[in-house]
Amino acid sequence: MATDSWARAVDEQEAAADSISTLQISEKEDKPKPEENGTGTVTVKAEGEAKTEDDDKDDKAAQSLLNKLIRNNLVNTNNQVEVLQRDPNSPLYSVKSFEELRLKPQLLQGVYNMGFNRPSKIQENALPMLLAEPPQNLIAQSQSGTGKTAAFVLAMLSRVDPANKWPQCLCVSPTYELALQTGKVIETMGKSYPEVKLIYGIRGNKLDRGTQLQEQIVIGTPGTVLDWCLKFKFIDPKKIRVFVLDEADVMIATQGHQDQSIRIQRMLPKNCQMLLFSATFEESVWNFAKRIVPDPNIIKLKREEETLDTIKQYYVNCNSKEEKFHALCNIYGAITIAQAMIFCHTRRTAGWLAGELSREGHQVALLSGEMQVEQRAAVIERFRDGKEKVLVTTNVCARGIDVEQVSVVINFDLPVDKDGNPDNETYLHRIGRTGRFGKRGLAINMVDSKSSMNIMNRIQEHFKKKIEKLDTDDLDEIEKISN
Ligand SMILES: Nc1ncnc2c1ncn2[C@@H]1O[C@H](COP(=O)(O)OP(=O)(O)OP(=O)(O)O)[C@@H](O)[C@H]1O
Repeated sequence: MATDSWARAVDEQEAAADSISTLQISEKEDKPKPEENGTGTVTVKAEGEAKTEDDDKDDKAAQSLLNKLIRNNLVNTNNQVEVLQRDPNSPLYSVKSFEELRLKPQLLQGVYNMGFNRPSKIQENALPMLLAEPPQNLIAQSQSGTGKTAAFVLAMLSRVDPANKWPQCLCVSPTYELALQTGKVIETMGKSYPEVKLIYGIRGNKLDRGTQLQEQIVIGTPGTVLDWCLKFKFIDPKKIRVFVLDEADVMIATQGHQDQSIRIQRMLPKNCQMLLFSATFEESVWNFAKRIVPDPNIIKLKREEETLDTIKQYYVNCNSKEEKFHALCNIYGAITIAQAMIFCHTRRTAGWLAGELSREGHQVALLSGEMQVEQRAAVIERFRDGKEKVLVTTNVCARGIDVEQVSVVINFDLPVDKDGNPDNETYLHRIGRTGRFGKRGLAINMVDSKSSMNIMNRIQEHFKKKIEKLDTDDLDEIEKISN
């Protein structure tokens, strides 16, 4: 058996090596520096600051951006929206069409420009609240891709008075890149409403002192927006009618952003409509939300649960990574695999495996943490379009990214947490399917040591689902698993 701690030893080596390799990734000259450290740093790490696998997993801002870059339509959900009204006695409105909202014609045209036919599940309830008179505050939580951005963009555009040439809507996002993405939605949705102008409050967008902004909508990151209000007085916060805090769960991952957001909020008038959006709603997000949004209506949409019910799970017993590779080749030799995702514990293994597989003639894509987020999105897009048949990766693309047509998932290394315990959640994310796809899938776990066998057993116990042994030297047996 291989030594139990090989993966962690490689990790340590790799962390040291990475501090050198990340230095070679330089920022583009024309790109403003992301704010602060932590979530602000989407693609670039400072000198000497090694990017580890944990960064990959925890870099919520990058994950969120990746999701936005590769998503091209709405995430469907069958779950019911939960609505908690500030005033439980007021009637609850919900709309089934955009026409019912009596939007300005330019905005209805904007909705059509976006290609929307009908409100998404969360929009059905959120839009009447967002557009109500007098304005109401809202905290809304639903997973990424369910239509939150489109909803608050529509609300901002509806509230703006284009005759007034000063900022009236303020939207803060956790990073420069995320602010740009939301800005793009505002630009597209507002295409038929050219009187409304938008400005990006992001570092790198330097304005002359004494500038009075004419744009009605400001979208930016908390630090710059705070400076624009407080230090430079480009924005008069008392004239803001709508304040949006987007991606609250990503925002709070940086302490500085939380405080800056609260300081911005404190400067706004009492009658300003306060809106907060988040993909998840753990205790810390909720505590922050309550400080940002007084007297809120609350809308929650439960995320679609992933399940292992439609997945056939197997494990293969090996002694080394070379043996695992050999087993993989046998599997490929015996069954037709349309598209597979293969997960490795370290970038080094992923790189090695991708090399070996392409030498065997496979069309392989490699996705790894040191890539810039746009490069990662491009790799996933190519894979999704079927240009490559195998995607070898570390954890970076496991979370939240659905590549629907993948029929086989291979854990070349089983997922473990920092302490070397089984990471059940990641296992489920890699292999599980939501009700949306419902297709049957095949998962193969490669075991190469006592400890990985132990991990596998604990995962099996956790999910109470048997993981069958597969003998990869028996081609007939392999063939059977694809039936
Ligand atoms: N009513 C709708 N009909 C069709 N498509 C929609 C609708 N609303 C939003 N979309 C599209 O669905 C995708 C996800 O929407 P949106 O970005 O608003 O979701 P989100 O919940 O804000 O997710 P994220 O925070 O990841 O951006 C986008 O491509 C958007 O253009």
